[in-house]
Amino acid sequence: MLIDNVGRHPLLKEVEICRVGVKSLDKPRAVELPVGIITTDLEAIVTDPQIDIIVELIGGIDRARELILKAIANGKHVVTANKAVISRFGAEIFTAANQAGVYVLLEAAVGGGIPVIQPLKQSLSVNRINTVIGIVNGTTNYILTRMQNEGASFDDVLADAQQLGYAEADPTADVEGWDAADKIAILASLAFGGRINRDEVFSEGIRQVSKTDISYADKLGFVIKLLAIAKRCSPLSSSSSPPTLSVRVHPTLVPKSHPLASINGVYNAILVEGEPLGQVMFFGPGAGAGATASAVSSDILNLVAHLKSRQNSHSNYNLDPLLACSHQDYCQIAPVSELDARFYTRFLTRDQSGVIGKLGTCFGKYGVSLESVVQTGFQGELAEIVVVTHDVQEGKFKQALDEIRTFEAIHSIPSLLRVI
Ligand SMILES: NC(=O)C1=CN([C@@H]2O[C@H](COP(=O)(O)OP(=O)(O)OC[C@H]3O[C@@H](n4cnc5c(N)ncnc54)[C@H](OP(=O)(O)O)[C@@H]3O)[C@@H](O)[C@H]2O)C=CC1
Ligand SMILES: N[C@@H](CC=O)C(=O)O
Ligand code: NA
Repeated sequence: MLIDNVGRHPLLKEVEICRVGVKSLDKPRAVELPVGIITTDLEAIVTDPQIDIIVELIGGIDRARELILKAIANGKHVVTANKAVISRFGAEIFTAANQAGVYVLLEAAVGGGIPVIQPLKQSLSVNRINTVIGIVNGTTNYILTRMQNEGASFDDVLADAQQLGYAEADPTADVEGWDAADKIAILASLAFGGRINRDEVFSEGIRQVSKTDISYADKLGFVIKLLAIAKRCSPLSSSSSPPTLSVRVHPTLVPKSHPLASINGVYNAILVEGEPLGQVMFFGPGAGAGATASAVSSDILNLVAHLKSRQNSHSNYNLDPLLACSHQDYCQIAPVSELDARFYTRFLTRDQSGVIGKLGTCFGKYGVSLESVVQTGFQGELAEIVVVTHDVQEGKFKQALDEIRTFEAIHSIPSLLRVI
């Protein structure tokens, strides 16, 4: 995009690519770069006095963090797509950037090509945000969509997602929900105006989602999506301290009529609800080379515009608060066991009389109210019972399940999913 810049914003022509740091000099590349600019010496790039902007796209955590901090210490603005580093070391990185008077921009880190970071910082920040719910991992959405539409197997589809360049170098981060947890931590921080301790973000991946559950969900009027959710839990207060939030990632049964139910394949969507705006949804390609390039280039463009406007100013300047990050305090994160949720649970039971009655009695004992109970299938000798609850405190629901597991009639509980 930077080289083939015709028809794009004219300021892109002002960008000169000084150096490109890679791991392997001999690797064939789809992009033809000016001769002599490729290097494996990343240290020399982040300390080069001629360079204004460093774009970090190497992924991983330790080396990327080290290079970003070194670039900042050398007075360079940074563009990164690295949600793993920002969600864990954002506090350190933004503090260093603010002290050095440079920006760290990260549009590609969440939602790939979807502009969502800048809108949250700027256009939406006059609203009181109550909820951010998104499908923010392209790989898992691609896998779940193909499992749903084609009955494809998990492993085959994951291999395709890797080949298409959607997955992380180690796809465990995608599949286990860690990548989505990094992203919702970043979105929550922007939406609710406080720092988020990444370790407190609950995440559950999609490995436990089976074709059987996808098919039951379908019959009950749902699709299964990996949702990343950040919600305000505490009432609004006039104090300037950030609110208490629920921030979590898990596979979720989504009613087919919900706006996120129809987001398929590598597409991502982020639904933001605020006052007085109401709901707004961002939708677009969440991963892949082109989408990521668009977001990275837009950050570069913002920095070029900033550098141009400062070109003739020799005085010190203050950072633009709508482009920089100024959060100081941490949001409180409520533990999932204290939150209310609806659950879908599949039981495999021995074919004895009165099992459904026993389940109902036990759930009743723990105050779990049931929305539906269906027994449709058999797996060999075992009967399959699917239960969907009304809202219940997660801790109480888990206590009921612990007791149910001890019943002689219960063979196993293969699935436990949340319902939005
Ligand atoms: N792929 C996607 O759709 C998206 C990715 N991201 C993020 O972008 C980042 C990069 O992802 P992606 O492009 O998929 O990853 P790739 O593995 O495809 O590319 C990584 C690049 O960094 C270079 N590199 C890696 N480690 C080093 C090192 N130690 N020294 C020098 N060069 C190094 C590699 O060099 P070489 O070419 O020689 O191997 C390669 O060019 C990650 O943080 C990812 O989370 C964000 C949004 C979407
Ligand atoms: N692996 C990520 C890439 C973009 O962030 C994904 O699948 O969404
Ligand atoms: Na984005």
